[in-house]
Amino acid sequence: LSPDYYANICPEALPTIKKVVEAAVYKERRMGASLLRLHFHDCFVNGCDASNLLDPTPTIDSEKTAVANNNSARGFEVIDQIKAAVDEVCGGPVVSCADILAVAARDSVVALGGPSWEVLLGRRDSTTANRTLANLDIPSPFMDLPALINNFKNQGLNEKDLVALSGGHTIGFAQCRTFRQRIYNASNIDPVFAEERQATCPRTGGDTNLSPLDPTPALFDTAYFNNLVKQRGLLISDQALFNGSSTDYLVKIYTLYPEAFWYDFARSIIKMGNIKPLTGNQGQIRLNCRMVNY
Ligand code: HEM
Ligand SMILES: [Ca+2]
Repeated sequence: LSPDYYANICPEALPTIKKVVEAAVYKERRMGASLLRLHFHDCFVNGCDASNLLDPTPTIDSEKTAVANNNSARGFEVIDQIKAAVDEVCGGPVVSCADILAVAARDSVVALGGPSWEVLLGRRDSTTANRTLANLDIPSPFMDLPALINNFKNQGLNEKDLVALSGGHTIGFAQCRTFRQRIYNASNIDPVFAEERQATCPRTGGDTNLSPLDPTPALFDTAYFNNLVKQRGLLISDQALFNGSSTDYLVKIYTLYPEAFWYDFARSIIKMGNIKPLTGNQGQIRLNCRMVNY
């Protein structure tokens, strides 16, 4: 992978992606969060190959219905828009859907006030998807720290990557069903915060009601980490990062030095973007991100 992969083939590709992302985020701030999450959910399942964009067919074991994605992953229409715009400006399908996901994630973070980084490019798109693997490899919000560390380790990512990338939860929302257990049963939670969240997440029903993942869900800032220190993490997996164990110090560092979070997030997301890319003549450049070329 290289940062100037499209410099000669299609110099307008990256500016075009940026424009569409900016318009989508302007229309709905949450879309920035949703696009960042799509890149993560792609890379954790068989590498960054846009496997998570494939719609179900008799031969495609779509990841869209895996537990973590079902009625949750969003932003597919924006990816379609980007793909159409980029193919138009490039005069054909030269930019892969996997690269579009990586660039859209960066442009989303920037649009919400976060750090920028140079995206490495040249990934190609898969011809398959794997729902079973998505269920195994995308981490669950109910995991404790050892499980999270192990999950990231399986992707070649370390504890620092885990904490830095979890900082992605500085933007966006979660559904009641993902944090109900915590706000009713946990002991490592600020009781005032628990009660606040309970107001929109009842014990029964309201499964899809949304809560912000941190107090400023449309701003890429360090409020997520400030919250963890106050036992105001929304998900069990969020609070696990600051719960009297080995990652506490990293959380503390990010609250004290926002630039350190900026720097580490950028470094770790580049590392995540390098997970098992298809290159050379592997895979294909899809014509439609939702379908394998026939
Ligand atoms: C560490 C393990 C992680 C777990 C267990 C986890 C779990 C979750 C869950 C349960 C949600 C809410 C989904 C819903 O209710 O529909 C969510 C949302 C989100 N996650 Fe994660 N996540 C993790 C890591 C990451 C990483 C590494 C990133 C990106 C760098 C990320 C980015 C996001 C974003 C931006 C949202 C909000 C999406 C939206 O509002 O549409 N997460 N995550
Ligand atoms: Ca993938």
